[in-house]
Amino acid sequence: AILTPHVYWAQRHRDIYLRVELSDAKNLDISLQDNNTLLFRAQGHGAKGDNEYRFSLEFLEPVRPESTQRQVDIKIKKQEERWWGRLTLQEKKPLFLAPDFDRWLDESDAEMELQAKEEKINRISVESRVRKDPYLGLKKGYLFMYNLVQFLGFSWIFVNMTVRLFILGQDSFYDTFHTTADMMYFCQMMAVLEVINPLLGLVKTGFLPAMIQVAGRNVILFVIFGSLEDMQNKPVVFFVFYLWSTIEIFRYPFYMLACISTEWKLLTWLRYSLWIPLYPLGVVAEAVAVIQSLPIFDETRLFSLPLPAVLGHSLSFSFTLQLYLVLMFLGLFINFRHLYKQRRRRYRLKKRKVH
Ligand SMILES: CCCCCCCCCCCCC/C=C/C(=O)SCCNC(=O)CCNC(=O)[C@H](O)C(C)(C)COP(=O)(O)OP(=O)(O)OC[C@H]1O[C@@H](n2cnc3c(N)ncnc32)[C@H](O)[C@@H]1OP(=O)(O)O
Repeated sequence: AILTPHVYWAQRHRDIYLRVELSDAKNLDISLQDNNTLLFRAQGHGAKGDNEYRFSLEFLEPVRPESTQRQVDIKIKKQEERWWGRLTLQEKKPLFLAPDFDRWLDESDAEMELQAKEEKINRISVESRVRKDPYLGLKKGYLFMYNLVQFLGFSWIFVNMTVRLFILGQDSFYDTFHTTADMMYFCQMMAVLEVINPLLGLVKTGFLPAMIQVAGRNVILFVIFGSLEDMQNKPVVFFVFYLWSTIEIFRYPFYMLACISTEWKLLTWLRYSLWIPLYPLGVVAEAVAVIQSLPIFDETRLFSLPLPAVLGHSLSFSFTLQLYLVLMFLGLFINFRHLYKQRRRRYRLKKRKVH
């Protein structure tokens, strides 16, 4: 008599799993006939003791010749990736065959398992395509330190000016330059890195807005205040420095937190809102400084351009500055638009994340 072992089965959309209940299986002979019939023969310990056991299964649909088998766990590849209503072609289930409930999944669960597997594969392939930047830590460390130094510098200026304002009142307006210029020079020279950083791809800032910001401030600081002693004790210096440092004591800590992937809602709001009143006020204060410097440049002839005798002696630098005044309002327009877009992008993105 031919002895048949108990066989347990389960399926997925791609595979058929068969578990043959035989221990110490030896001389295994498993083959596939006509792409749909599995022939099994093995020596082993089954329900009827040590014997040779055999069975054959004619599958409902064709399967592929490649099958994997570990001990007597057999995995057979379906030719077409779909769900079968039953395992065998014959409707009546062979007596030795039973569902493998350890592996059993119904069609919808198997579909979900398949989707999860595909998603995992896609995720892994996307992750392996987006190569991790080996210098990311170094770049973040550098940006963090840069922002920290700027934050400390501008905080020092802001606190110094505020304390002096409280103690001396309006008198403090007149010596702002002498008490804070060295630190402002240092911070604004460092700020040149803000133009270099986007060029090196270290930050996503646009080159033009950064250039306008840094160049605009440096013209005021080094050319108007730095080179004209008569400008240094004017109250306008106080307003320019105070407006600059007010935004920076929020902007730099915001960047520092961004470097360590942290966010404080209030700080983000201040970074993306304070510029609305401060930027136009800052440009107006700078424009006042430029206008006040025009007669001084005319008088001192500093930076004047030598001209041929027929055209007069020289062209006063105040003409260049009048042109610069026009540029300032163009710069204000470009950066105001840039900051407005950044603000909208920030809050649109956040809203999307919430929903
Ligand atoms: C061609 C030259 C012509 C010259 C002509 C001159 C004309 C000049 C006229 C204008 C004069 C202006 C003078 C200035 C006056 C004042 O400042 S008044 C005071 C008020 N001022 C302000 O409010 C402006 C403050 N400045 C800025 O906001 C910037 O300098 C900016 C360049 C104008 C805009 O900043 P930007 O970086 O583009 O925006 P963010 O959204 O903050 O950053 C974008 C992303 O990049 C990340 N990032 C940027 N820098 C850093 C950094 N240092 N460290 C870490 N990360 C950084 C930031 O986190 C953002 O990332 P995401 O959030 O992931 O997008």
